[in-house]
Amino acid sequence: MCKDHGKSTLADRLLELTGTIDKKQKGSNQQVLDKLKVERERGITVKAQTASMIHKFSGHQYLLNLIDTPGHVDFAWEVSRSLAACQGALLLVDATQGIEAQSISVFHIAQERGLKIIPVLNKIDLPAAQPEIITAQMQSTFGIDPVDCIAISAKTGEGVENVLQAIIDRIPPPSGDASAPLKALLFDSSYDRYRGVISLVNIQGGDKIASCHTRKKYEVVDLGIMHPEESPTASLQPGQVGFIACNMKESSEAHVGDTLHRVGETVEPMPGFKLAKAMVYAGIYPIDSNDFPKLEESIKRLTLTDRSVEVTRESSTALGQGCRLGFLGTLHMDVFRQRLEDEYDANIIITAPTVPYKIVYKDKTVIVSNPTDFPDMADSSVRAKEVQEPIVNASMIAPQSYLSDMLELCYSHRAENLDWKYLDTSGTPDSRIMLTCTMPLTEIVTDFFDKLKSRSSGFASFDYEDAGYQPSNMVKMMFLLNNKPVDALALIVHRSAEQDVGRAWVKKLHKVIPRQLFEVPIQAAVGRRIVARETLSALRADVTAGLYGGHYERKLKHLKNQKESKKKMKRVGSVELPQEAFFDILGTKSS
Ligand SMILES: Nc1nc2c(ncn2[C@@H]2O[C@H](COP(=O)(O)OP(=O)(O)OP(=O)(O)O)[C@@H](O)[C@H]2O)c(=O)[nH]1
Repeated sequence: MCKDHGKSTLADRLLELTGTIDKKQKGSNQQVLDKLKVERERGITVKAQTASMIHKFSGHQYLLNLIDTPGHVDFAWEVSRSLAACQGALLLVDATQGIEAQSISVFHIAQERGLKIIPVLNKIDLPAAQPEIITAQMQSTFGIDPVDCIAISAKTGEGVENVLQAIIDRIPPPSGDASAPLKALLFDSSYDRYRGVISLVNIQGGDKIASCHTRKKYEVVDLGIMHPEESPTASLQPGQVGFIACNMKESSEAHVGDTLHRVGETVEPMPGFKLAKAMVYAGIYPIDSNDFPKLEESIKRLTLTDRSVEVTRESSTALGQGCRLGFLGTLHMDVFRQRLEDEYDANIIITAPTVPYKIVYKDKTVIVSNPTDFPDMADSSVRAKEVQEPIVNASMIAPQSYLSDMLELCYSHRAENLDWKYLDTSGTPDSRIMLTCTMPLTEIVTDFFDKLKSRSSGFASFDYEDAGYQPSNMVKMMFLLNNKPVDALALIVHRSAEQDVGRAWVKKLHKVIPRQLFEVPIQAAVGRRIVARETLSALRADVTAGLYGGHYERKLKHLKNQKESKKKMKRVGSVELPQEAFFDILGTKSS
């Protein structure tokens, strides 16, 4: 259930063992169910993937449905959706790492949904594996009986047979009545150029279907199971997970959590899902303003495969027409950016991520997710009473030897209500502790996760959940280039950090903005106060001036380089800005 614990590797082994895929056909380090380029490149699962397996065991044939889910906290929504289509879950824990912060939250979701949980200890082939200690951790944290834990190596295949056996023995078959009215829970959808929307459904009852949500009617043209690619079948039986293509033209018609039923029959809709809630917003603009229609179309298509992204149009004085996108977290944002570039060849600028703030006025409260709309609280004509910022309940798990470092890090990120406890009682420096606190979401959105990882030598795991809003002293910071404010560079920062943030960003802008033909003052301002300043000195225009006349090829190369780098620049007023000036995505990447 946690990142890198080996879910996709185990999924592959199960697909092989059941003969769903051929071992020889598969590249050794490519996971079958991680289909997106970004997933293969980064070794992470972003989208839950579904496959059906047919397993013959003691004279019986079993149809097993496997859903491989992402492990990163940003994709918790994807996981909770998938769990709704299951009867059981494998709680996979890395025997060298132990329980991670996210195992705990996913365990609770699975338990609340009444799923049968099978605890699996993975990576026992590694010398650093500590199966006894980790089993004890699982017992004290989840109340799991050690005899129920299955020790495996997804890599070598050791013990994986036992997992299949446990799935058959311990997970009840789905309860469904073939004679009951048809009900299908729509839990994911994708778009096919020729067949329109393909919906992934879980059949929960009994040609023509209708949606409880939109009341629209459709004709089923294609249906089947994922084995692991689409494999047509004559029908889908109760309890089965499969796909249907019907004449659904727009992805917006496929509502995740909707119940599909037979035309003419009335059914009680199944309980849906919590809506995905955007935690982080950023503006996305084309480098070349003429590309906006193409960019908007690409974003629209990409959101067909990722329904958790919120999209609205926005425009900026500096950058022109663009879109404001809401994401589940910064990794989600980074993955979306990479997919836009990989799959749609988009050339974009992405602004710094902002969490949604509440601005409380005397008669109303508005949510602001774009720094440009954030009022200047020092301006007496602004009638805002207070600003509230989103906070989260955060939990971290790491070996106890890192406790003081972690506490210090939390305090420096405005954490409150700090508390910690041991997860096991081995009493060694390796004993895991779980630290919990409340923290402003904006502190996490920047570089908290990276710092936590580096301070704990990569051992700490991190999870958080929404904990509402609290009043906070936030201010808008503007950046001025050549004395002109650039709206797309604005940030919202805590007043106590304005000096530090102002100085750091002004320095960074000084570093990344190429020198221009004239001197450029770079300033950070809060209201009318300038809190930091650097000056970019002027540059001579002709980059070839220093080269000998005879070196024609070298001259050409220089001119070409200059042109290439221009392509990735955005002219704002009289100054050319590279993407890093807006938001250096690598600086906040979490993994
Ligand atoms: N030695 C060893 N390595 C393993 C085992 N299982 C998985 N790995 C390795 O651990 C890494 C992570 O495995 P994945 O299967 O991608 O992990 P995951 O849980 O699907 O990760 P996310 O998709 O990011 O949530 C890969 O490098 C695997 O080769 C195992 O049993 N033993």
